[in-house]
Amino acid sequence: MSGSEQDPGNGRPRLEAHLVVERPRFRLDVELAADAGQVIALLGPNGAGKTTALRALAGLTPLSGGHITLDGRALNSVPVERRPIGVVFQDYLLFPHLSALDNVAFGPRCQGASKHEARRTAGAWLERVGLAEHAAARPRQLSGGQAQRVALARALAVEPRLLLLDEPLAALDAHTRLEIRSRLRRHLGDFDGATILVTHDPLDAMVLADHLVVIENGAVVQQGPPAEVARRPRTDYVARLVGLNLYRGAADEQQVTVGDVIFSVTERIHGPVFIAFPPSAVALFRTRPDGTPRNLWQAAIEGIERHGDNVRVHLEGPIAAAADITPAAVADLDLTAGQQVWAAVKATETHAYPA
Ligand SMILES: Nc1ncnc2c1ncn2[C@@H]1O[C@H](COP(=O)(O)OP(=O)(O)OP(=O)(O)O)[C@@H](O)[C@H]1O
Repeated sequence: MSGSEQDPGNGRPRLEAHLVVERPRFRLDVELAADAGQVIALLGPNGAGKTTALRALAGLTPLSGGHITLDGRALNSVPVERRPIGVVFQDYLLFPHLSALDNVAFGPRCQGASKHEARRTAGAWLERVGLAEHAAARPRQLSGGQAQRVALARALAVEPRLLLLDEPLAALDAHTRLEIRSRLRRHLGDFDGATILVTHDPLDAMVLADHLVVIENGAVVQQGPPAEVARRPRTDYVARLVGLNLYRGAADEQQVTVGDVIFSVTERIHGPVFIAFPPSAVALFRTRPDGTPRNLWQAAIEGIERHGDNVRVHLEGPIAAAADITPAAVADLDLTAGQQVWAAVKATETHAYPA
């Protein structure tokens, strides 16, 4: 699945797109490139423009500017139904009156295959997604996970060069999601075209994608391999997504100043930086702890909520921060909203990198 290593496209990206869509109160201006076999996840908050980007790629939303090139061929002038693109919509949009088999056969039929041939192709795809025995079922007789697999088979049966997935797991319950996520990962691994996946879920993005593109307000704010994005977030949205506290500061050697708070860090770094650390690295105290004034600040508790097996404490003060502590520590410290505490973080648990 890691595209750039496989690259049967002779070094030429399969997909190169500059998507500009202008609306009265919104402008999308995003560049995307995907190699053969690569899976790109588009992540972003509500209204960022992810679906607009996907629909523009599919030809369902007209471009105000830019271009889409697939395997070196400009798509702008290719009629939508002739574009070598497979789409799985969030709610799958299966034809309710057709069997699973005929839903999958629909694409090959539109491409000119005979009824027999199209059904044979569809049968093979249903087999691949493990649904051969449900070929005759209508969509309403299928579970959510099964419907998702039919939608994927339908998208792949036209042998697309570009696969577009819009929140493909969002409609599934947590248990089904786990199973379908790993199935989807296998199918994407076998697919040699480019895949663009829109998702809200950082886990889907981390598990399924080789490359993340984060969109906010219609523009790309950060992109890179999932591990890199998770380790070095560059916006508050990405930091929240990957569960890190994130600040902009000024670095001078192994010291980073963020407003009134001074952090010692392990990196030797100068100039504008980001500094990030996980909520689990923040310790809370009722009274000022002894020792260095660095990596220490006084905060007020804004809120306390359950977070998995731990408790997440939201802090306000010179910097806003989240701290994850055990329920026992909440009881020991007798923490309540509005209360003043001291917060500390170890230098070894921070990560500073150029802004
Ligand atoms: N058909 C439309 N006509 C006019 N404006 C639209 C249309 N569809 C979306 N928008 C607006 O365009 C912007 C981008 O929306 P879009 O649906 O692409 O975002 P998104 O990132 O997919 O969000 P979500 O995660 O909520 O689906 C938003 O401001 C939205 O209100």
